[in-house]
Amino acid sequence: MTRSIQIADQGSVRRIALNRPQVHNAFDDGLIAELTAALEQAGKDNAVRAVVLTGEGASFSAGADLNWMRGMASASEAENREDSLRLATLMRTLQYLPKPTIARVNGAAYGGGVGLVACCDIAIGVESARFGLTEVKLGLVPAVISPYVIHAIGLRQARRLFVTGELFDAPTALQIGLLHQCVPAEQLDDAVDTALALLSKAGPVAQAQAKQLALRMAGAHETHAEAIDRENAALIARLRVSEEGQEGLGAFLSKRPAAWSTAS
Ligand SMILES: C/C(=C\C(=O)SCCNC(=O)CCNC(=O)[C@H](O)C(C)(C)COP(=O)(O)OP(=O)(O)OC[C@H]1O[C@@H](n2cnc3c(N)ncnc32)[C@H](O)[C@@H]1OP(=O)(O)O)CC(=O)O
Repeated sequence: MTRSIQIADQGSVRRIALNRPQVHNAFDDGLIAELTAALEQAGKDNAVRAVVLTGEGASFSAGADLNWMRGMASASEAENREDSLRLATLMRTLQYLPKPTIARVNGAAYGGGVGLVACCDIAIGVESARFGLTEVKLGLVPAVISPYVIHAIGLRQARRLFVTGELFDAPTALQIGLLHQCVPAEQLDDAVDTALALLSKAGPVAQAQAKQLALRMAGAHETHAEAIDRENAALIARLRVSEEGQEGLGAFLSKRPAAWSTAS
């Protein structure tokens, strides 16, 4: 069976690649489970000093798998909530991993893909990458990813991007703080290696503490994150089974414009 992620160790660096290139590395329940387990394992493994997250193929990640999400509409709201909570747990695991993490953004990142980038300590992307918090165009909201994205880019930028769903390029991602560095594709691996070399000079315990400290000082306490995730999972579950959510998902999957009813 093809795994939804690929894992390779280079010395003390664990490289994890999302491996569903045929759907631009969109994540379904299988990928979410595999990636969460791989991150938890990397977090506990003393031989791992840093984690690099990337995508196979042309994209980094197109976010949640819209086919999977649409299929879940026949499930109950409670099951949709549990499903969204699993995605929230993935984001939280990545954000609070006690090891430094690098997003190697090899291509497009949309929706939950932006969430993954935001959860990493360092984000380096190719100049050609495109980004979008496109959920509203699908009749959805960037729910479980919202705390992570807002912490990365700030409320002012997030409000605009959340309500417009506007696409943006890598230089803009750099300007708003989603990326730390934006490089030509042929320089991506060198840029990641340079960041890894810097990380390798620090004490691992201090590094883990520094990361938790930064998050706590910004008000992103892990203990609060779980409660916030539950609220956001409930919100997205309601939208996933709603008429508007179903119209947005159906329109994307059948490659037609969405026909929204007037807001009531
Ligand atoms: C986390 C939360 C919510 C979300 O993440 S919602 C998802 C947000 N993501 C998107 O809006 C991205 C949707 N995809 C695109 O806009 C484009 O596909 C692309 C990534 C820009 C690539 O465009 P391109 O023209 O190069 O390729 P195709 O569109 O022809 O795609 C090829 C193939 O892949 C399928 N696909 C793409 N993205 C997804 C996806 N997210 N889920 C499922 N499938 C996807 C696409 O349908 C094509 O399939 P075919 O069968 O070949 O037609 C919620 C929270 O925060 O709570």
